[in-house]
Amino acid sequence: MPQLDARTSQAARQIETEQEAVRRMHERVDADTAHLRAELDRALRDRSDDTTVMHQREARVRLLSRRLQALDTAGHALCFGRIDAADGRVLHVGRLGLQDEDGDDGGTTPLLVDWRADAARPFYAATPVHPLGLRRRRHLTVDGRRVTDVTDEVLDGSAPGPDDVVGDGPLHAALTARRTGRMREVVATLQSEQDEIVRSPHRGVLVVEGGPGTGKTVVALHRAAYVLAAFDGVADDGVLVLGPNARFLDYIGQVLPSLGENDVVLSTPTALVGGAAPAGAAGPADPVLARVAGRADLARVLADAVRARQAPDAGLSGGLVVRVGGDEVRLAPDVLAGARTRAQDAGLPHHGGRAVFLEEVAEAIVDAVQVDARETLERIDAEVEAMTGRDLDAIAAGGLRSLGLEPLSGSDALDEMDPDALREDLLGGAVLDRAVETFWPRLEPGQVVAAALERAAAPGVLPGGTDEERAVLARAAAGPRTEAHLPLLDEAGELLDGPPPRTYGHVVVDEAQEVTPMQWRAVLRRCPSRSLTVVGDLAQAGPTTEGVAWADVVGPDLWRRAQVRTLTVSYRTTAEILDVARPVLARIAPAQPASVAVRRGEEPRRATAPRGDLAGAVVREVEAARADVPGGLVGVLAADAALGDLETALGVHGAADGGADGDVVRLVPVSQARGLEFDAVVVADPDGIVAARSCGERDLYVALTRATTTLTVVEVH
Ligand SMILES: Nc1ncnc2c1ncn2[C@@H]1O[C@H](COP(=O)(O)OP(=O)(O)OP(=O)(O)O)[C@@H](O)[C@H]1O
Repeated sequence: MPQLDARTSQAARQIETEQEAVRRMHERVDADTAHLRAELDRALRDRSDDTTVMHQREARVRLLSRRLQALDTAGHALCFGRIDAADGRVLHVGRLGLQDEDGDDGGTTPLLVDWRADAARPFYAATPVHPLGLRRRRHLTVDGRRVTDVTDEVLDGSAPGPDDVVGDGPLHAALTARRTGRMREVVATLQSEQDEIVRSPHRGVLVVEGGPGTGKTVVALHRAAYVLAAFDGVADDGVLVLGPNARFLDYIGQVLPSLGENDVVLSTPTALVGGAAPAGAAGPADPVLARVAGRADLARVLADAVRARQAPDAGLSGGLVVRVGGDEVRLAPDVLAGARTRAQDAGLPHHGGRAVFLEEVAEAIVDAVQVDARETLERIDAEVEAMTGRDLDAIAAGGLRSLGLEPLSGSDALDEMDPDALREDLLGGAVLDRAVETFWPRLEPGQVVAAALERAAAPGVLPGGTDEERAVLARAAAGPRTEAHLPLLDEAGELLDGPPPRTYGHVVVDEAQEVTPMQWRAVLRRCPSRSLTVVGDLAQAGPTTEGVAWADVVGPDLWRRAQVRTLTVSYRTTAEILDVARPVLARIAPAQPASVAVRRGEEPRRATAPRGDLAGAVVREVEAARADVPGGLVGVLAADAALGDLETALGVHGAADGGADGDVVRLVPVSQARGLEFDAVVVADPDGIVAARSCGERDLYVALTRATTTLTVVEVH
């Protein structure tokens, strides 16, 4: 095959050229690493009593550590691309930026350009139609420090020359490679529609929608890495990535570290607010409760429940009586109502407001004591004057002066009572605090949530609420804590004590179609910058968010300021697999166009199982699927209730443990399959999946779109 031989010898020459370039890059990485380690050691040894100096030192340590982390990723394909401009200029593109020091003049030239830098943009964005000044784009395949292949695309319409190694693109290789059960970064093959989203300068809310396998998750994760490098302050404030469950987080967990970003916090919406409940104390919620307790109206009901405990009119009718010294001081209801208004107007969380209320009440008591004292003195004056028929001050002055002393006036006598000391006594002591507790009590989030759920269960409080929902809410008010309680507890926590201490500079929300409005509030509470990448597919909504639109999902305020991008090309599945999913999509989201697959593959298989022996048929189909994808990963997707039998028959674990690494067969309940992918998929009992949950059709759509290579559907007849 002369053509192949020509490519091989051409490739060998080019591989050698690139190997030399890559060798120099690694030398630079090694030298930079040694230098930075020494600097970091020095910075860590620096000690000072001056806080400014120490802050500067901490900032420097952070900077050096980040750079060292980035250099540490050099082991994963340090350089993966090269662009040759029409004018002959060459740039290598890779995981990080490296500079070469040139000669004696101290100048530098780029040895490698960070993929996130503007200069690297043409590597991703150039097409034959818009070559952006490039003649050629080259992909390098590397294994550790060794360059193993190069592939070129000539972009300017010229014929490939002797130095161009044209062949199957690396995208094809990436898409057809066997899955490992862990998502890989795709920094070398990001497509231009994806790259445009990754480097969007929009700092507000960016919504990325698209069908299954269009790369929403990879785009979101690469954007997290981009934002960390490109947006000021984000690296210091941190990035939070939210995914639907632990299994999914495990699946995506390696992507950001391999891009040199180790400081990103991965969590689920439930775990994010789990701090409000003791670990493991919240069980899963029933879907009706999850849905109704996830409604944004609950925020208003919670706020009302808190306000109802802030000196309500009904509790003020008796006023307040406290003992100060030997005397009783009485505050009238209207005085307390005034204190309440000022405390509420301070706009603080409940406990902050309580402190203001306490101060207001203390002030009112000091006033009352002063008025009381003045009235007592005046009464005594009047009585003495009435008895003696003479002015008391004159008597006192005469008497005192005869002793060589100055007389005290009535108000001087009051000053002796010292209102500041009295105020301090009142605020520091337990007496007033106890008295105030009955009007404006300290509250626990759990009390607020129970009260709010009870209120929400009353007719008319939640617009459009059904009898079933009200019954579920009433049970939840008194019942054990579930995952549906957690966002409510988080909201109550904010109403009582203000926002959570840990916030982030940017938040990525994946599978966002699963996030309830109340969970959204918990997310936004942790993202004061409102800089978010929101990724999802409404057609894949779960039971708690079915039928909602993006405006409902992210809330009207955020939606108004959001930019929306749609991905249309499915990179995961073949055209044949998408065809099987198409009728289901037409039923669940008739307006949503199906994605276009980049590849063709085998026709999906259909098998039937007799009722009562689903497991036997699945075992047979799994064996066939394993033969389809030697060394690959086979996913068996089934309704949660079918898991037990299948687990026994297949001898694998399907529960929520994420499956052991190295398993070739993974049994996954459809409720946890969102976002995952496998080389071959066996969908067990599609009718059973549809019947199992209110979102059963959507679950089936998810299940049918998880395979990269082959799909088998086992129907029960
Ligand atoms: N540019 C790319 N280069 C290589 N692989 C890619 C690229 N884009 C997407 N892929 C691969 O396609 C698959 C699907 O991507 P991803 O999981 O991000 O899709 P998704 O839109 O989030 O899917 P879902 O809706 O099912 O969650 C993944 O294996 C991903 O690595």
